[in-house]
Amino acid sequence: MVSAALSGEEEEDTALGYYDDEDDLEAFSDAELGCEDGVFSDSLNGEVKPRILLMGLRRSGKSSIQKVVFHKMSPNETLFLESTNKICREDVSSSSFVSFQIWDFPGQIDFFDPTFDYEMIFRGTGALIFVIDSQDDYVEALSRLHLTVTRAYKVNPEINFEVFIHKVDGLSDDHKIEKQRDIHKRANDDLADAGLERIHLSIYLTSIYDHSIFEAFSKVVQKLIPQLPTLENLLNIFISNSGIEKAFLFDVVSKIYIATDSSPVDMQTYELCCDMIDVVIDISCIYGLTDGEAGLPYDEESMAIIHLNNTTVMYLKEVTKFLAMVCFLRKESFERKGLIDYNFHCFKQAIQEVFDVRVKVQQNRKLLSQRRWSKLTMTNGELGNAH
Ligand SMILES: Nc1nc2c(ncn2[C@@H]2O[C@H](COP(=O)(O)OP(=O)(O)OP(=O)(O)O)[C@@H](O)[C@H]2O)c(=O)[nH]1
Repeated sequence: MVSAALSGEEEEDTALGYYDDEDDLEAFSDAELGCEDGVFSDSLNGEVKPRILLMGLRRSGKSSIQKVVFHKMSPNETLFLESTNKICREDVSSSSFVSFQIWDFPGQIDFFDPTFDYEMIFRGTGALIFVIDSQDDYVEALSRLHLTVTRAYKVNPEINFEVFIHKVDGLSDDHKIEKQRDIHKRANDDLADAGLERIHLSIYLTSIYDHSIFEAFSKVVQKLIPQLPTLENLLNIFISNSGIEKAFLFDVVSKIYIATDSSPVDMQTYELCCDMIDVVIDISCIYGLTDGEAGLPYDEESMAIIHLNNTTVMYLKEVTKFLAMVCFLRKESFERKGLIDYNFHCFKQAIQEVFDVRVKVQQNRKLLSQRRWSKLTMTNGELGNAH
């Protein structure tokens, strides 16, 4: 049974700030891209956006991953995607905490091409996702992975290296584990042979046909959120004081979970959360929007309660305009809903405080860069006068 209080009234400024920038990069320089001190920064608004690179051989599934996770494309539609022939950059700045850029690379990128400034690209990168097609022979992919990782590490040892063994939907469970072990061993042996055993590769089994791609992306994104330990801590405090078994903080649009408490996550629980978000958004879209209204029908009144047939209750509540908390708890614990709601209110306030600190840091950065700009223009002006 779903009992949901959904409201579609949304202020104009709550329209999702997703994908506000999608352009192809043909030629770029540090100045054009605002690359500074190893992080991407939009020099005028002072926001620092980590960069996530999607790399791998042709047809390994890079563009499909991006389209399915961030554009709600259905997996079957990816069959008609054309091969990427330029680097495609996209801004994902949905929530207060989730804000990054994704760069989708064409499969055939050549590191030895002098026009490809890979040093500049790797310098501003937070995570490099290397996609390997598990349904294909992966010998070439492994040598390309090795080349990419060693080059990137030399330029920026801070990059998180994430390997997606992709398209595992076509493999049996045994086969999946076997492939994962083999790829893990070979990739690490290659690194050890090159004396680079300190490079850590995180390996995930993924497919766009199930939730595995969202889960893997969640883990990649979480590593780029500096506030993660604080968020985890807050969730731990919240669940232990409310009799809740598990709580997730979700980015509603992408269904990436940006934090959870410290108990282990199982795939089934994660899938249920994704389904619940889909139900809430779908019902809100149908019944929550007034005629002609556009945007995501999700606001401070959005909440849903689902009673499962195994005495578990799922409880969803809005945290910020882009984030939702999804909790699992026993039916008995849900009897103290008042207490849960009060604790949730405190949790929400704490999240707001964390967010305010982030905003302050960004404002200071903005001020600093504006000062730098005005100094620079003044100096240029003085120089111009002197001539
Ligand atoms: N079975 C299966 N097929 C997939 C999966 N992900 C992508 N594909 C298919 O793989 C093919 C290639 O996908 P693309 O996303 O175009 O690959 P790409 O890596 O971006 O290719 P280039 O742009 O040429 O570098 C498409 O037909 C997709 O439908 C998956 O998880 N499982």
